Amino acid sequence: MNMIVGSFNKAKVNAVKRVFTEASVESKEVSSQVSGQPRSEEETLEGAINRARACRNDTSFGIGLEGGVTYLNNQLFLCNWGALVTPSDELFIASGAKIPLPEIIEQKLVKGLELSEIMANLTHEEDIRHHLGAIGVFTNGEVSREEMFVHVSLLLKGQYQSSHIGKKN
Ligand SMILES: O=P(O)(O)OP(=O)(O)OP(=O)(O)OC[C@H]1O[C@@H](n2cnc3c(O)ncnc32)[C@H](O)[C@@H]1O
Ligand SMILES: [Mg+2]
Repeated sequence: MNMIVGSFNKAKVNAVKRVFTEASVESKEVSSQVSGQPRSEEETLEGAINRARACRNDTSFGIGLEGGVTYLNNQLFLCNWGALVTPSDELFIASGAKIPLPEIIEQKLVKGLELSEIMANLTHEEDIRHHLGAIGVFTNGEVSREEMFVHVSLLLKGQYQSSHIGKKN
């Protein structure tokens, strides 16, 4: 089984490697074809699907993981989506954990900054998006960005593995 992840982000690639242990996992720089900072669930999901589709080929599964922000009841949340596309072009999707973001983050996002820049400034750690991420910072390290993407990857793998259920043979 070959897996191609549409990112060189360490949190994403490590998560895929931890879940698809029997697969060869490689990275590819692809365009998400959405904005650098997706601002809705729909846009975040679209980015994940676009990345997965851009990676998939006749012999490899494509996987796309995308982070974004979205409003729910006037509160800004961190949101995440993942997509898996099989060599025969079947699509599986799953969303990740969502937590509310502090108002100070919202104010900076509204000004046009990307969450990665805001988190790097806040923590003085340039590559925070590659490990703890915003979700790790705002959960006291209980759930890192990698851990959250592990969960998304498990949801994708599990759906693929049980996809025969309910289908005619
Ligand atoms: O190289 P890629 O795969 O694009 O990795 P990325 O870190 O840019 O991740 P995304 O494009 O999926 O995320 C969209 C933006 O939101 C930022 N972001 C999303 N979730 C984050 C998190 O948990 N911590 C820090 N930044 C995050 C991210 O750095 C981008 O600026
Ligand atoms: Mg990005």
